[in-house]
Amino acid sequence: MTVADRVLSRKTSTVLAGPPRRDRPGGAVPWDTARRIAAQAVRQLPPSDLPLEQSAGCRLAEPLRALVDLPRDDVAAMDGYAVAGPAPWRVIGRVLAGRSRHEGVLSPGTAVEIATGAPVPAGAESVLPYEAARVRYGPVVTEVSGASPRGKHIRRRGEECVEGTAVLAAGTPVTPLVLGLAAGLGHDTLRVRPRPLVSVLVTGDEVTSSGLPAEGMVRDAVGPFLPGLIGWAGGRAGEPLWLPDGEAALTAALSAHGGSAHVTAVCGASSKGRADHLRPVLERLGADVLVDGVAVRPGHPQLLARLPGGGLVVGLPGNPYAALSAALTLLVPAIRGLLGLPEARGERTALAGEAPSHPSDTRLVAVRRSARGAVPVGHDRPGSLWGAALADALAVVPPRWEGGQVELLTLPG
Ligand SMILES: Nc1nc2c(c(=O)[nH]1)N[C@H]1C(S)=C(S)[C@@H](COP(=O)(O)OP(=O)(O)OC[C@H]3O[C@@H](n4cnc5c(N)ncnc54)[C@H](O)[C@@H]3O)O[C@H]1N2
Ligand code: MOO
Repeated sequence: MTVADRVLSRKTSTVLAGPPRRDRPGGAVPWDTARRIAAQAVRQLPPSDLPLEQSAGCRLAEPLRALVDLPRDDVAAMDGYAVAGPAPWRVIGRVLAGRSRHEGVLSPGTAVEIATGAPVPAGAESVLPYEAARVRYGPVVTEVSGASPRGKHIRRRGEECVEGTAVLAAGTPVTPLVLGLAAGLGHDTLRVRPRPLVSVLVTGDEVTSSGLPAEGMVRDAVGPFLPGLIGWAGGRAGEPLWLPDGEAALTAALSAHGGSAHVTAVCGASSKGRADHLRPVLERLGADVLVDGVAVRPGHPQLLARLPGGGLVVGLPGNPYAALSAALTLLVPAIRGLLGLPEARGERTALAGEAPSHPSDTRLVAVRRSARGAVPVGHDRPGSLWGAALADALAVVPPRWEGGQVELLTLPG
């Protein structure tokens, strides 16, 4: 049994087998195995019917169909006169947009003034735009004439699409324009693959969420980037919640959020210090630990577990660049799995610059793409997001790498 098989087989069990892995040397799994475990730890969420405004950013679970003919009626394509028979035409009425319509059949030699989009009366053969009309105002009768070829400037019912037409395929992302199209086709709700809900818990007595950090404090750099990264991956982030160190607060928050969210991301408390409570709390909650440490730099203390209720927990190390590394390794693949999307494999490219490899761990190196290949941007120490903010991707440098192409993990733009 390979390491991957052994770890993957654990996810079928709801009982934590054996002592927690922090006590076992070498519990860290290879980086690529970790992201595969995360992707396979979840199943695609079932479709749900959401109001239009809530379905933005989701993917269609079924083809988008027209619920009505489009246009719904034979309508004028220009402001002017709907005319019947040969010119000249006696103007006998007016039809503006909305529910007003000319009752009865327009007889040859007559016209009604009409607004763009208004239904043309039965018997109308074309619409003569104002600009092309010669108008003669008499004391009683107004008469118009002009060249108006048969069928001109009338949009026929269903000429765009008829009721039932599939206009977009299942899987299409619901962009703002898809929302507009869907509304135009008569939809109030859409059947979509819902975006997985990710709760964000930021732990640490030393972490402050605004202003200048006082002595001994550090400004939270993870709460501000995680929701955007989660949204970019296709998930929906809850408001970040800041927790003090201590088992009680973490236990309470994990019990509450772990029950309602598909995934709970916990930043900090992932290591082995006295204030690092994540593993003991998970053990007490009866969680099944699927990944306990990953052979990656930075970010090796990261963790993936399943709570007894089924929700996943991703443990992100407190160092912000290590948290980013873990989010890309475990959180993004889990979100994609919940969306039913295949694992994202980045393009492979040459590394144009210095990138020392590690003897046993994968390194994630901040790079920018260029014509020469991926150029390391530097400044990518575990505690700093400087390099990540300069970069457009992270290069995956395997253990003992000696050159050759590397995979690029795209960063949110
Ligand atoms: N004895 C060991 N100590 C440590 C190990 C280890 O294997 N054995 N691993 C180190 C590595 S690698 C990392 S990464 C960190 C992970 O630590 P935790 O996840 O337990 O997080 P903390 O200890 O709370 O914080 C670490 C570091 O990051 C700062 N921090 C925490 N949260 C935030 C935040 N939201 N925004 C910005 N900075 C944050 C915190 O102040 C610390 O400086 O453990 C090492 N130690
Ligand atoms: O995960 Mo830590 O150093 O690798 O920041």
